[in-house]
Amino acid sequence: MISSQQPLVLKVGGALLQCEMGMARLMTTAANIIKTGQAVIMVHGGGCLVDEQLAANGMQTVKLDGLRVTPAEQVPIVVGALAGTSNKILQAAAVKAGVTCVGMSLADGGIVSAQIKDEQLGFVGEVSPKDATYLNFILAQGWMPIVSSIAVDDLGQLLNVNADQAATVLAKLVNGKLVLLSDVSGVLDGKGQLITSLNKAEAAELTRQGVIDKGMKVKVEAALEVAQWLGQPVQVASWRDSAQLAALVQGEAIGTQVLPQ
Ligand SMILES: Nc1ncnc2c1ncn2[C@@H]1O[C@H](COP(=O)(O)OP(=O)(O)O)[C@@H](O)[C@H]1O
Ligand SMILES: CC(=O)N[C@@H](CCC(=O)OP(=O)(O)O)C(=O)O
Repeated sequence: MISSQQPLVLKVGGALLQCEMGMARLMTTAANIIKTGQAVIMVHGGGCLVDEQLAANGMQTVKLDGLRVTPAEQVPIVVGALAGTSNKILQAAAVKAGVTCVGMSLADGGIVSAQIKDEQLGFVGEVSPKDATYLNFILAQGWMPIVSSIAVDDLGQLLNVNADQAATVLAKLVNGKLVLLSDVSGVLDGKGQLITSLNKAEAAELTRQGVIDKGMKVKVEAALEVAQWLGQPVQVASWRDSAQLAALVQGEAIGTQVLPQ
């Protein structure tokens, strides 16, 4: 089924992989959205699984500004955890929910171009949109791509890309509506209350105050970038919240709306 609507780019954080019920609910949500004729691209993280795998191999987790420093010796573990285990666990949950899916990475079908982001971070990639042909082909079949954030640069080097940034690039590539689903109900204020809408200036101030921090800082920056690029809000919400997932099927706004201005 080919939809005339904007594809929905749904990014899920790695904590989802540790919650069987959360995965089942999310995949049922995706199945229901696809049934309405809306194309869905799922992009996933798996940071917590990478942490576990590094620890099991006696390696340290080091992050700079929310991004994992990825030295050469950690690349095989990171790739295995993200493009391997995480991707296939999600694929299995999708199949169980009746979703026909294609498990892939940023390296497939020439969809993005990638390069090393910053030497200080090691094998961490910065990606930009390249060619949507492969993704559009999958979507045109009514299938759901499940995309891990592993990329390959022109030199053939495997690169670790933050999954929020991966989702950003895919949303730009297909002109898609972006929803970032995490383990929190959205961006929270200093008192732990949900912020329903957030503009660039407000985000900068909350970041300066240290209220928006770590993974959420990367997420909000990614959301602001896409909101500005597409001229429409990006949603930050929770995969844990079944009411939010039900609203998502109805096409309603959920969580925090990160605004274009
Ligand atoms: N202001 C904030 N609102 C919500 N979460 C925040 C905030 N600042 C920091 N965080 C942290 O960011 C985390 C979400 O980012 P991250 O761990 O990267 O999620 P994911 O793996 O789902 O992408 C939350 O679990 C929380 O610990
Ligand atoms: C460069 C970088 O930081 N890559 C991330 C990729 C996974 C990710 O982003 O996972 P979540 O969405 O679960 O946080 C990492 O290695 O953890």
